[in-house]
Parts: sequence; C-alpha cells; structure tokens
Amino acid sequence: MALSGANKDGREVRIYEYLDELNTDLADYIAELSEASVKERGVFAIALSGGSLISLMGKLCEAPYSKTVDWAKWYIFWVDERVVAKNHADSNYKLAKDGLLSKVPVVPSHVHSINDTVSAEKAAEDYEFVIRQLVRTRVISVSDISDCPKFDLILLGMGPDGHVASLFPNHSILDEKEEWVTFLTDSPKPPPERITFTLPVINSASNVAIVVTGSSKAEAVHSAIDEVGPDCPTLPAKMVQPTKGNLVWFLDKAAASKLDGAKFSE
Ligand SMILES: O=C1O[C@H](COP(=O)(O)O)[C@@H](O)[C@H](O)[C@H]1O
Repeated sequence: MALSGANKDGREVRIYEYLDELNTDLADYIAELSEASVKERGVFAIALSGGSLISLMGKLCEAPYSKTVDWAKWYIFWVDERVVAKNHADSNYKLAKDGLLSKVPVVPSHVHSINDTVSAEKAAEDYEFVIRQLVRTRVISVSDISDCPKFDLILLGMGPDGHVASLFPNHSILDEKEEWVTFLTDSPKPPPERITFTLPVINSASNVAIVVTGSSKAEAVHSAIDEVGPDCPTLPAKMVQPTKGNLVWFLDKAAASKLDGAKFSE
C-alpha cells in the first residue's frame, strides 16, 4: 500500500514500497485523467518526458488499460526532446514509441514529435508553432490566467541533480517567461542539444506528475519536497508549482528515503 501525504501547497506525495504498486497506481492515475478529460473535452492532451518514466508507464500497454483507455482521443507531445534523429538511441520519441506508443492504438497523426531535421533553435520554434495551432483549435486548452497552453497532463521525471524536462539547475532557461518551447545547446547531461517546455507552460497544466525512483535521487527529492538545503530555491523540480493545477509526486521507497516521513500516513 502507498503512503501518501499532502503538504502546505496542496501537493500530493505518494510513496510505494514496491515498484509494481507504483506502476499500477501510475497507470490508474493516467487512465482516470484520460477518461475525465475525454468526457469533458472530447480529447486528452498529454505531454511525456523521456528517461525512466516510459518503462514506469509500461502497465498501460497491458489489460485492462490497453482495452479500456480511449487511445484514439489521445494527443501526444514531448515535454522535452533531445535534438537527434528520431531513430537515434537518445531520442525521447523513440523511447516512447518503442516502449508505449507502438503497443497501443494511438492515432499516428495525433503524435506530435519535433522536427529532427533542423537546428535546436528552429525545432523549438516549429514545435511551439504546432502547439499554438492546436491551442487555436482547442485540442489543447488554454490557461485562463495567461495565454499559455493548458495540457491535461504533463508527466515529468527528475534527474539526480533535480532537473526536470531539460530544465537544469542554474541554467538561464529557468527564467524564460515568454516562450512556450525553448532550446539549449549546452545541456550538462548529454546530448547537449535539446528543446524543452518552459516553466510557465509546465505550471499552466491541469495536472502534473513527477515520477522518481532510485536512491541516487533521494537528496534532490528531499530538497524539492521538504524545501531544505542551499540548492532548494533553484532546484528545477522545486519550481514545478502548477498555478491552478494539481501536482502529484510518485516515489519509490528509495527515492523517498531522505524525506521527512512524519508527514505521511497510510
Ligand atoms: O535527460 C532527461 O532526463 C530526465 C530524467 O531522466 P531519468 O532517466 O533520470 O528519469 C527526463 O525526465 C527527461 O525527459 C530527459 O530528457
């Protein structure tokens, strides 16, 4: 059974003893949000990250989700992408295609990956243009307090340094307020060229989940959730604070091992 707790900002933190429980609860969470969004808006606009997240979403390819989720209503985007060919081992698109999208009946024209034939700068510009078109046609909602897109769900992982998407600690793109999608050519984690949603877009989503496993990330989890340590204020994961949306952390025991456990109850 998961331990869970809500802190003062209304963030929910779910901690799982076993990875299998985390995977099942994550699949339930995504399936429920998909159902609610399709009921309300007729579509589900979901943005994926790369990394460990995709294998943690693996239950969605199995029964009952493979049959019960309304896959045809999904519109799929990437929160961040490495600027490499789509068939490159580093591509977040390839990771999601191989691990999830090729195993469920999504509509190919609803899968919005980046243009992998241009520079990082142009790829970010093109991707923002695509998103703007889909906001105009309301495939993606719009925030009622800014002009930002309001994704139904944004799924994030987190690196041991506290980075989310391709927003790295102390990088100037953390301050980006105007662009929806920006680029970097100096990512501290390879490959160096990437595009990424900016914080205003992430924080405008209806729902954001940060899914983190492993002891190498325990210190950054502690800093972001317990709001302690010198790095805390500039930790990208800590800057994920949806303005009106919901934030849920999914953690395994190892990632949660440095948290103040007193805040959680079964
Ligand atoms: O480089 C990236 O890293 C993060 C974290 O990856 P993980 O394997 O440690 O979970 C990922 O969320 C992001 O999409 C990716 O581009």
